[in-house]
Amino acid sequence: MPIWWKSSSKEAKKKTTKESFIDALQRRFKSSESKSTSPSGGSRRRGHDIVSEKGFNSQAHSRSPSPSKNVARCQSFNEMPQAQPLPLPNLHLAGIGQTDLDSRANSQLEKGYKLQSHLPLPRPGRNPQRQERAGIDVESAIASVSSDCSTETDDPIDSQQLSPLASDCELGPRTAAGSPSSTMSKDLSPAARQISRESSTVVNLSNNNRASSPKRRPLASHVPNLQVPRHGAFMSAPDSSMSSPSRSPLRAFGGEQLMIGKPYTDFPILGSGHCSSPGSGQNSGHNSMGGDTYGQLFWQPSRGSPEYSPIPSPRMTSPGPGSRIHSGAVTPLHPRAGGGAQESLAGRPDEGKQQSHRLPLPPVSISNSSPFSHSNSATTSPSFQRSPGRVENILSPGSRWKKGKLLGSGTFGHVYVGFNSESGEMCAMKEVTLFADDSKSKESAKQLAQEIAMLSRLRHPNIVQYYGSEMVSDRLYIYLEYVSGGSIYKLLKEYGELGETAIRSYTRQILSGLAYLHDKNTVHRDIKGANILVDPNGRVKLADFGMAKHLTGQAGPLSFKGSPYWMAPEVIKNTSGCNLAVDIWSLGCTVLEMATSKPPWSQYEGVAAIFKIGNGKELPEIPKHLSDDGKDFIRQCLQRNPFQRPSAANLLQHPFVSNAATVEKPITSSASTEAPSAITNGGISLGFGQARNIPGAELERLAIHSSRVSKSNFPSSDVLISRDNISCPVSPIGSPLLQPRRSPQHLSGRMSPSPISSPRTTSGSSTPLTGGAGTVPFHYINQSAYLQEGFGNLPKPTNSLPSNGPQYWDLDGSRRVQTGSQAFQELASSEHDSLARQVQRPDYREYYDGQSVLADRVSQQLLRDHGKLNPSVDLYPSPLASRTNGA
Ligand SMILES: Nc1ncnc2c1ncn2[C@@H]1O[C@H](COP(=O)(O)OP(=O)(O)OP(=O)(O)O)[C@@H](O)[C@H]1O
Repeated sequence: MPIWWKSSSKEAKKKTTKESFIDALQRRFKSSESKSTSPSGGSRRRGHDIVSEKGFNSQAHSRSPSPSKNVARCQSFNEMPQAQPLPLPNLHLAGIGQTDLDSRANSQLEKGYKLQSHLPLPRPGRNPQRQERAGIDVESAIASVSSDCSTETDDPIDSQQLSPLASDCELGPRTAAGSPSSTMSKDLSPAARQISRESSTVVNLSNNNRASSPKRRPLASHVPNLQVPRHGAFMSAPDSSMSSPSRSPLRAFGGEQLMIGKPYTDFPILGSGHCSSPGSGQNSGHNSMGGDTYGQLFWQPSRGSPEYSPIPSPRMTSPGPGSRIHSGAVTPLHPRAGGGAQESLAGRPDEGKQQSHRLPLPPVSISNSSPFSHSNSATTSPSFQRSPGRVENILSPGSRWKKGKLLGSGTFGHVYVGFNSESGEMCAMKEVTLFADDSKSKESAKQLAQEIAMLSRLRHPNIVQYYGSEMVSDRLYIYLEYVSGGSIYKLLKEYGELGETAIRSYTRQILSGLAYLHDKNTVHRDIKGANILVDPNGRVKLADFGMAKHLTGQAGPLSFKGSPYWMAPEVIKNTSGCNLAVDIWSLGCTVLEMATSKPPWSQYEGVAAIFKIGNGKELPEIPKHLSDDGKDFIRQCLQRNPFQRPSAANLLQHPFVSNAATVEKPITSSASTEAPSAITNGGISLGFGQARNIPGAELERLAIHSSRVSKSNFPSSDVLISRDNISCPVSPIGSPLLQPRRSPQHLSGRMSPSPISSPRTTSGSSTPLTGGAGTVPFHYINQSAYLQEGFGNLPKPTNSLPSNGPQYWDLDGSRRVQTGSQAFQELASSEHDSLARQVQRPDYREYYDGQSVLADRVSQQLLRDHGKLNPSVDLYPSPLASRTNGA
């Protein structure tokens, strides 16, 4: 248990007992218990005791918390790795040695996933790989236990027994969340009650899922041509009620509520319960699987993610890294999905160690035949292993990208380093296994598609760049910019709190990314250290857009999603507000996280923290060592009234960041002037970069572009070749490289070149960036427009850039009004100018170019490979490509 965790627990114990709300809870709990006839009454009492008297430390004493009961996962930054689950009851684990574990797991992988309950537990002191595997097993086991216990009563929370596993690290939150859930739900917002209600649904889903697991078949086998909708589904991702990309891998193993692995709880809480359509302005949905909420609220030992990524759930995911509340009825990570789990079983030595980035291995010796060829086992067998203890070097989907070291695991799958042995370039490969006969998987695919669509429209130096994606057999591969430094969370965990210089720099960059995102009316909804990556040069990148949402229409009730400790009060209270402002709140929490190595309110358990954030009045303690600017910045962000929070663009003018030293090193890559390899190395016409504006209807048709790969070459594999997915995102076209240097506005997103608008872009069907001009009022874009045309075809609003002075969100969230203190106004010269300064940073521009080049190469390669496999692929010829080829 981390030191800070212990100390905070003690403090929490003292504090919580003094809290009036706790007293109220006690009274309610007692009342509830006396009235309850449920056998779980005892459980409630325990939960109550823990919440009111023991704080975090109480976790260890809690008994049998059911995943579904837990509202928060508690994981400490420092000790997550050591956290070991306690033996599960009724799982027949005794006597099972590691060998048994591995052999059994391997057997499961070979024969198909049937892991349900009799799983071996991880042993203390195991190597990282084993720990990872153990985590998975434990999750599975917990899930099973949860499923078994969760169907008997109307109150899923109370009816379930907590698993001893809960004590492995952080039972506290769970207990708190679980026991008193019914009572708490009365005190909390409708969202909380929703969670409670949904928990039963989740349980059922879990059971169903388990029951169907053995019968699952790869999605591709059921869906001849897996189509990832470009519009609609893409855009609204997280809001579908059933799906949640946020799903935690745990769910894949049958349990919907368990999350293991992230330090902080993510609540993929879903919100309001209703499924909100994309763009509806109400985020409820996304997955809302209320059950997740509780289930994800406890800390979990990371599953493999070197940084303990918030694997949490679906989006209860991130927490510390892992604490996110997601929704999700979807089980992105199917039991059979193998990825990291498989590798772990194989005993890969360096998995789980994000620190040791091993160098890319030499290309696997494979035939020159198509990578999809049967003969190429490496290609078709994701779990192919070159040799024991060696990182497998598998050709990734239809391309020359080989799957290397495991970077971590998330809700949907596993992330690996991808290496192109021909070009020597690297990327991050997210591998997600989807299965067809599972409605959840379908939803998962849909939400992933939404996330992809979201990412594909974003281009900013402070946002992880999306390169492309493809479907191979039942696996979806998503290629992303590789950010080798890991997340801020990981850095904090390994090196402790950051100095103010670093905090200022990181904050400025995060704000820059947020300003860009918000300018597109898109809210991230899960800003926290675990979702912010840092490269070796000190550049910060926003990642994990699984919960991101494009806002349309007026602001509505906020979905109960996010990571509890970073969650804005209005989200917890499920009140209407300015949706974009939730990111500002989370940013303030993240600044505190960077300054203290733990998030605000971390001394409270999940439910208590939520209660504190939602109903409390006071601000979290701000470190005295921070400068006055830093303290003021945090206060600006943590204003309970979302309409009083400055916008991201405005905060860029705050002295805390405007005066920040630029610590990130500029990139002077020669790549910035190097033409994308795809342009010069011939090959088929890739279809990117087509410079034509595609009508909405046509875009719609092209959006879902899938082609079947010859069965003879690639059995059971349907390659998803969505124009968007494959190339677009980072089409060279949109790259500054291929175009005259753009004005800062381009980079800021206001006038950014749209891949589509660009002469070479075809991707998109949509012009993600072109629509970003100015600040798009929330009501400016209607959902249909968004879904059908993407960002790019949105009418450009008139210049709505703020002038001087801080901007605050107005009550209907449709526009910003200028108000604020004189001091701040003096500091804020002009948002426009500020942003201009941001983007004019030469390093950014260089970086941007470099990324474009790499992105382009990845995209080109993907298309090229797919084109070879299936000439019939309907790819638009690229004028540039033909010209190049001709030359
Ligand atoms: N582009 C990337 N470069 C380097 N590491 C990455 C990249 N994307 C993800 N990772 C790492 O891979 C791990 C898993 O990431 P992923 O996005 O799949 O899940 P997550 O964000 O941890 O959880 P979730 O998606 O459930 O919120 C994390 O440790 C993360 O830091």
